[in-house]
Amino acid sequence: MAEPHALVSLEGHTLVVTMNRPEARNALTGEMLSIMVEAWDRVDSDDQVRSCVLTGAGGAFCAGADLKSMSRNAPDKSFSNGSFDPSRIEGLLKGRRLTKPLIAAVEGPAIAGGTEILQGTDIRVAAESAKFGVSEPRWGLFPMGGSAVRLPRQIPYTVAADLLLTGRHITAAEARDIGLVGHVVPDGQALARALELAHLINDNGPLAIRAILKTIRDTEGMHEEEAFKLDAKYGIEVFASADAKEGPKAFTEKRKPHFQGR
Ligand SMILES: C[C@H]([C@H](O)CC(=O)SCCNC(=O)CCNC(=O)[C@H](O)C(C)(C)COP(=O)(O)OP(=O)(O)OC[C@H]1O[C@@H](n2cnc3c(N)ncnc32)[C@H](O)[C@@H]1OP(=O)(O)O)[C@H]1CC[C@H]2[C@@H]3CCC4=CC(=O)CC[C@]4(C)[C@H]3CC[C@]12C
Repeated sequence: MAEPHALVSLEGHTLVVTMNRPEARNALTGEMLSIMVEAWDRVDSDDQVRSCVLTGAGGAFCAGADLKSMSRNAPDKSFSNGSFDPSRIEGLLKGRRLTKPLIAAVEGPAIAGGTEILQGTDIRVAAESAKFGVSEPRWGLFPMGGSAVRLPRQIPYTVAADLLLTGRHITAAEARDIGLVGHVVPDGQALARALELAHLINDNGPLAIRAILKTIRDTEGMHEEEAFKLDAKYGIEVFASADAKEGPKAFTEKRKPHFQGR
């Protein structure tokens, strides 16, 4: 039987989503994106899940859309006839962000759609020989995963323009220098490091984590004064929780806190 195009497994409180077409460097398909949407729904709805890791099978993260399949069936008709709305591509986290932290673990290439979905993640770990780039224009394509909007908001403008317009690939070290990824680790260690970070997050108060993420997301682009109003609203809700009593009590009693998410 054919392997599913993405694998989903729960490791402790972390949902691990693995893009799984290693023979094509995990190039994206409709099936892969559907499984990813189901996984994002589970992250948002399942209280057992406190964090999520996105990675790829076989030493690659993702080579973007499947260009071979696109050469047979160009997607322009599905864009223009309304059967696929490219302004919101949930699988690629375009127009959708998760309510819990998402960590990317990148080995090998993260190209085109691969670098695009990366921009929907919160913490990014790359192996030393990982490669990044938004190379759609090399093939006469538009980076429909949202990079023309999102990349200049995440890294310095001139670097974003350079990457978007040249389509060139960069190394993990360069990606860290420009702030596209936060951690660079030896090859083969990206998933382990991502899981370590996930475990640190999982040990924290789940309400605090969700409120911090919600504040980051909801205040993006807002004037500071307006932003602080939301920040205070979400913060007050956390301080009113049982978890916010348990944390300081645990500190005083010199033990680990037992958070219940309420
Ligand atoms: C529009 C978005 C999105 O913005 C568009 C894109 O992402 S375009 C993709 C551009 N990709 C690239 O430029 C990468 C090309 N690959 C490489 O440069 C290199 O292969 C590499 C650097 C990644 C790796 O190099 P290596 O030397 O390590 O390996 P190599 O020998 O080259 O490759 C090994 C084998 O893997 C095959 N391979 C590699 N990449 C691809 C690829 N991208 N496609 C297919 N096969 C690949 C390679 O050929 C080798 O195999 P051999 O057998 O040995 O030859 C779009 C993002 C998501 C899209 C939607 C997805 C779902 C949909 C399905 C539909 O049916 C309708 C459309 C749609 C909705 C679709 C619409 C567009 C998107 C939204």
